[in-house]
Amino acid sequence: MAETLRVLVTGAAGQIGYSLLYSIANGDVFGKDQPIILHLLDITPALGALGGVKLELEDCSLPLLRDVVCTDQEAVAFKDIDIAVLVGAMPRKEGMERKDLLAANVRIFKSQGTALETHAKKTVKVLVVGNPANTNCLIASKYAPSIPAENFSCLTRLDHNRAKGQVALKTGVTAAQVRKVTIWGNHSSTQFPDLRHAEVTLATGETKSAYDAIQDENWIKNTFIPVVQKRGAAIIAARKLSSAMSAAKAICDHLRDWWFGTPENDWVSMGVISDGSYGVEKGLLYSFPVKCSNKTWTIVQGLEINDWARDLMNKTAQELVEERNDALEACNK
Ligand SMILES: NC(=O)c1ccc[n+]([C@@H]2O[C@H](COP(=O)([O-])OP(=O)(O)OC[C@H]3O[C@@H](n4cnc5c(N)ncnc54)[C@H](O)[C@@H]3O)[C@@H](O)[C@H]2O)c1
Ligand SMILES: O=C(O)C[C@H](O)C(=O)O
Repeated sequence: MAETLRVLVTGAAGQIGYSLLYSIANGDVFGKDQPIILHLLDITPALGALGGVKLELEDCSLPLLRDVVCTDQEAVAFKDIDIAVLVGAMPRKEGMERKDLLAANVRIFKSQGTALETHAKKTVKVLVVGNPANTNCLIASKYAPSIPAENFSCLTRLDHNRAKGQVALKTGVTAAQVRKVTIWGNHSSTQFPDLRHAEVTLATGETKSAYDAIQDENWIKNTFIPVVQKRGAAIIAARKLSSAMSAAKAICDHLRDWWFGTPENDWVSMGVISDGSYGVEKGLLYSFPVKCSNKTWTIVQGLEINDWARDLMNKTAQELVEERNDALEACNK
């Protein structure tokens, strides 16, 4: 058996936590021979509910789950962790953009970046989910300077899965038959869900480019892109709560692919630190198409970018620059 992994989930008493913890503890993310100790952090008023989550985890009778540490103390939560899933933050309400959460949430990620720096293993892998996810991730990384920036990522896999789902519905296949979609930029309504390099294997067994399979460029530009960009808001409008089941599934997909690698003939979208690829400002936390192997992500290179795509990629980059500047100002107050 492998050495026990210490996996931190923040905001563990919240709705994403409730959908996520079973999958991690059951071995659906890090493998069926990987013992796990869960570190669960929430704020003091939520400790009662968090205790209830612990009781339920005990009642799941999971062979890989070695311990559950519930705490409201960052020093306890971040101690010697291998993985950090930073979910705990305020969710947006109807009518808000995710960046409206910046003022409320960015200080959490400054504090948790500092806690990572002080208490976590230097090899820790960090996934930021709390919104605005890209900018919170950038701030957490900034306050943990001794942990490589490559160990930080933010969740755009939910958008990636949404894009696959929409193409599958349109072409009458399952999402497994849709490959190489890309989410560029911010986990926000400026993101660019890009099908220009995507492929679909049709019911006939034939594999076509997504554009040829869909045969409706107007649908791609005027329906597909806005639907994916605004899907989070559509869920809030319908549920009066933000996505949780699909978010938890995307977190599991993101972590599993980072850990075990992406399939040979596909890639995934992750928010990662830009190295200047595709002309995206170096140091910006931007969603790219990536392949993973040996627990390391690499940006897929060489994709053709036309003027239309370039405009959309620049627009979402510009929003990230503005968010970054606002976040740095908030952190310095
Ligand atoms: N990136 C994505 O794709 C994505 C998808 C869905 C939701 N989100 C975001 O994830 C976050 C959580 O969503 P949710 O639906 O679980 O919200 P929720 O309100 O149900 O749960 C959030 C939990 O975080 C806790 N919390 C607040 N401040 C904390 C702190 N400083 N330390 C630890 N815990 C803290 C709260 O007490 C609560 O239990 C929100 O910001 C939401 O917008 C992101
Ligand atoms: O939209 C939100 O605020 C929640 C989440 O980021 C989502 O995309 O569902």
